[in-house]
Amino acid sequence: MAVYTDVAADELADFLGSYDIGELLSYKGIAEGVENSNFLLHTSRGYFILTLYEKRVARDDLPFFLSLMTHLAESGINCPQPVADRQGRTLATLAGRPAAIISFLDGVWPRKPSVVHCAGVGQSLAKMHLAGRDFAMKRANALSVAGWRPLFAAAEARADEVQPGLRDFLAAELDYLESGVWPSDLPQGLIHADLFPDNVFFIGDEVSGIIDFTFACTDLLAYDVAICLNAWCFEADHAFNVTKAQALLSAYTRVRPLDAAEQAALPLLARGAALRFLLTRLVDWLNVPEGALVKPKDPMEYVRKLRFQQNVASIRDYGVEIAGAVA
Ligand SMILES: Nc1ncnc2c1ncn2[C@@H]1O[C@H](COP(=O)(O)OP(=O)(O)O)[C@@H](O)[C@H]1O
Ligand SMILES: N[C@@H](CCOP(=O)(O)O)C(=O)O
Repeated sequence: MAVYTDVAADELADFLGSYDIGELLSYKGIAEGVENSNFLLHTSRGYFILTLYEKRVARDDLPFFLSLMTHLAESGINCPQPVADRQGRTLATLAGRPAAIISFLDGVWPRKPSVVHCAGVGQSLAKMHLAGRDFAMKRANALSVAGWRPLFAAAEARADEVQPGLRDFLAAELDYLESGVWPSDLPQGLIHADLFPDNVFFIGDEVSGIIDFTFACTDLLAYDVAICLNAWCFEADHAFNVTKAQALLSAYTRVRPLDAAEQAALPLLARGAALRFLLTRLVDWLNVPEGALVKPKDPMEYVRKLRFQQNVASIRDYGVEIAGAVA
């Protein structure tokens, strides 16, 4: 359960006095997520989500996330909406943390994503990329290549506790990805940057909404696709599922084609995406704050995905067919 900062009932009631969302009937910490503290609020007006922003979120970034959710909703992407207090403010402070209340989204995230789910996320991701084109705000990706070495530095001394040899494996991969191979000239725009299954809600087989814009930023659009390939297209036994990858990529490219350079870069971007999530997971695995109610995510899952992506030279190696030229 991700609750790093607890909120006392009287403190919460006092806080909610600034909002016009009805009377608090009950609240509880949410048993998912690893980044922030989230609470489900049940009030006489319905359900809401209260987020206290924690470790990786700078307060200055919050207006970007909150405006983005409004922009996407106006562009037809179903996502939570910030709830303003009586003075029109969507950003507040609670228990010493930046805090926001957002609307509750119906739907369930897929515990075992199917081919249909993969097609759904591919299509939604592409629609989100198109919807992001006229979002005026920009935010650099703090967790792109330049952000990986500080994560490595925070974890390297204890990395071998997780698996012998992991430190050297990470060091070599980081050296490679920092050596000038990372592309900079691919199409850029608004990316979600964390579109894992637990951030995509479905009702039946249809995507009902996208949540969690904590890592959203301006970066390579194809990098978002690569993150999804890693997050959606591997099985519990660690095997890469070609059918799921095909479904995800076909659905994406039907809405937003990937150009030849993006297609050629996809394996490298997936390699970087694997390292990025491996590093954050490793840091979190080694540093669970005392008293926090959180289940850290397994870094080893991403060691395996990284090893797989290291052996992919071209998208042909995935066994998928994508419309358009393949470099
Ligand atoms: N707007 C929402 N509507 C419904 N449930 C939500 C909403 N936002 C978050 N949740 C629930 O809270 C969990 C954690 O939220 P998430 O934003 O992924 O966490 P974190 O802030 O740690 O990244 C989600 O898996 C979901 O169950
Ligand atoms: N998706 C990340 C963890 C952060 O996302 P959250 O939505 O679970 O808070 C991972 O799997 O490493």
